[in-house]
Amino acid sequence: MTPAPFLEVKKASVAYGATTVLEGIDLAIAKGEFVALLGSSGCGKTTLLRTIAGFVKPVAGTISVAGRDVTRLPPDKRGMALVFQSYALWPHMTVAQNIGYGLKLRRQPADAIARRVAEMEALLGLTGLSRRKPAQLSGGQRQRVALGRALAIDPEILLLDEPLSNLDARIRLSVRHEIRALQRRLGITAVHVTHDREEAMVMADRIVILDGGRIAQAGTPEEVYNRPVSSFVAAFMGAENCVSLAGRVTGGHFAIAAGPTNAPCTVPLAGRPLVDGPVVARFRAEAATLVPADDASAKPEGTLVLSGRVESASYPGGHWRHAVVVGPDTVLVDAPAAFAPNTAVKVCVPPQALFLFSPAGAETAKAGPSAYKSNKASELAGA
Ligand SMILES: Nc1ncnc2c1ncn2[C@@H]1O[C@H](COP(=O)(O)OP(=O)(O)OP(=O)(O)O)[C@@H](O)[C@H]1O
Repeated sequence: MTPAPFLEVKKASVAYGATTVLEGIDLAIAKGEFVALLGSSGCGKTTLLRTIAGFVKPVAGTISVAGRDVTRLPPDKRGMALVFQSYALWPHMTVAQNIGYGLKLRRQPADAIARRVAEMEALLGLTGLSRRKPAQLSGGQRQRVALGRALAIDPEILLLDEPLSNLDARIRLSVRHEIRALQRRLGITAVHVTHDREEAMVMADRIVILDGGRIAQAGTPEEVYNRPVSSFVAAFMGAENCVSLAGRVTGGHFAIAAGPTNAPCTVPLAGRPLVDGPVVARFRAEAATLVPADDASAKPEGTLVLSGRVESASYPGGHWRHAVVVGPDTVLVDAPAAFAPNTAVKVCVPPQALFLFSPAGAETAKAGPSAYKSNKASELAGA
């Protein structure tokens, strides 16, 4: 059974002046859930977070917490705390004063503030740094102070706006882990904005991918990675190789027709809303294999075999990455050993790693509006 939503955004639209930046956002988040808002620059992630926080008012729709409509409430009455990318610490205040800042604003007695600050310092590994100013801290320590200040007020909901993007790569990995462990331990509901796919994948229970102010897909990391509902989501989740094919639906399968650079093959439809005609095929560099063009070994059933020529090879570590020209397209394919430039090769993509999409609108135009139901996304077995 799906848990009752704790934080709910219903049909929210947001505009800056005449420009609509979020449209019809529906998002239900369970208590204790960690949700990542993922998307490219300018897609509206921060705007959605700030709308939830109450700094931006939606032109339509509502925000509610535990069934209570908070759309008209000011930010400090929503039981939420926001942590920014820039930390936004007061430079003239000590660590302890920064952490206690929200409590002081709420006119808590000094001894209660001191107790809570000490608790937060212990929780975040900041004990001993109480009297330092932000300038005397590392980036990771500053971010922990910002987190301590947010958590000190005991919020029900923690909103994180790219809190790790100013940290260097190594520290980012450990703070990522710390934030997630802390969130689990405190059972706090969290919404985390990021444009880093891997960060969203490893931290979140659920990922919400935004595209141009709309939700492109929401699902567990495994769902959005293995069962993207659109070419956009597939590309965003790393299936950047893209070739054009054509085929037709036959029973429970999609029969890909022979083309100038591909042999025919038949892949399970597995609930995919495909229709007869052209399709966009996407796959990841690491999901395909590369063999010499004269390789005659049998491939697993449903494998898409593309003919191409190696353009270049590079070594990013662990494997060789090849740029392979396939007709008008160039795809990237990994292999354990390097193929020399100009080698004629076959690119083999197993059916479970091949994401196929009919052009937008084709399914409704050809098969009627009921042909595609979003819940079918969960049935893209094997895709
Ligand atoms: N205060 C504002 N006034 C006008 N337009 C704004 C304002 N804030 C953001 N925008 C615009 O709204 C759109 C969404 O911005 P937003 O900051 O939500 O995107 P984002 O996905 O968080 O991007 P980034 O990853 O670059 O931070 C952008 O086109 C941006 O230029």
